[in-house]
Amino acid sequence: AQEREFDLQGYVFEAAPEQLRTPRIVRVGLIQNKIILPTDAPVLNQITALHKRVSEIVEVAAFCGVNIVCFQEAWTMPFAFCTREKEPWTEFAESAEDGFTTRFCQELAKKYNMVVVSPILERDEIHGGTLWNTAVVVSNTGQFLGKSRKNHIPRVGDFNESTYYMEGNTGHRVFQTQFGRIAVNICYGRHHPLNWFMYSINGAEIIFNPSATVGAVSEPMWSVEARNAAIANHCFTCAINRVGTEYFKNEFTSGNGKKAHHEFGHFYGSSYVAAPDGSRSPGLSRTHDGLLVAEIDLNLNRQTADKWNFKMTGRYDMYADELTKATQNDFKPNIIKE
Ligand SMILES: NC(=O)NCCC(=O)O
Repeated sequence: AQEREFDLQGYVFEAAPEQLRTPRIVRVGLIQNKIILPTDAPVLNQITALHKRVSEIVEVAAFCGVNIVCFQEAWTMPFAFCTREKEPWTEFAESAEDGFTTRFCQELAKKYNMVVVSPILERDEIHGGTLWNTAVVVSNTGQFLGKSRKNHIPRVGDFNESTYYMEGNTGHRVFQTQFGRIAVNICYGRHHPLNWFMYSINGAEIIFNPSATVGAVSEPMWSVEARNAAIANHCFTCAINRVGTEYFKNEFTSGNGKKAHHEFGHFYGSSYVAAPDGSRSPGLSRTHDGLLVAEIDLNLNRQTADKWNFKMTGRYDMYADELTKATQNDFKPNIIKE
């Protein structure tokens, strides 16, 4: 890691021994990185440079025995959605099933016997070439296991992502892998407790949250949101954010009366893993590329659930009924007045 100029941190989350179940030990790897080339370099060169950088880090993850690795949101590109320009950014979009990047991840997965979670800008040729913000999940066998699209599109600050793609239509899929059931709640979805909850309802044991977010917008919330989700849902969560400041040739405005600018703010990294018992790892650096390896025992999920019983005490039928009413046009809030 030192030779390759990135930080490497490792942590262990233990569970109590049980009589009837053996420990279910899994190593997850979280990768955060800067973009490599300037944002006006040729598109394919930018993608290839990022593939090379990430493969150097994944090789170290393999030395560390990582079973499931997850990259940051839209990892093959600069986070250009602040610009509202279509070109050249839409050219970074690729097929989730058999694009250049998925094929690259399939090679990594096979070589290292590792599940790879690869969040990309997806172009869906079957549906008119539409774009989506999508996480591709590649099995450790190298098979394309499936894809999960970002459910909530930000409308905050310079995150002008609705210019590029729509709210996802893949629901709250969970992927059964050899190392446990995983789900992907992409970036802004972490502000929605029900989004985490629905992945958990479908059986997710580890929920990844690949993100791209900047200090001024979200840093005070970062350290608590994924952690709360792990507690509330009796599962592990993995929050990943890119690092660096990305410069764009054409100025853009933030629609707030302030001067036009070329960059969006600092992506503050700080990737971390949180456990169902409320503990969490320290975060990776705010400024450097990094790999965080966490060895987790999935038995901790049920142990914490048996202690706190959130799933058992949850009044889901009551909420479902009230929420159904609250989403109707003729809804009347349940307020008692004198
Ligand atoms: N990429 C993305 O959804 N960012 C939105 C800002 C945030 O959620 O922190």
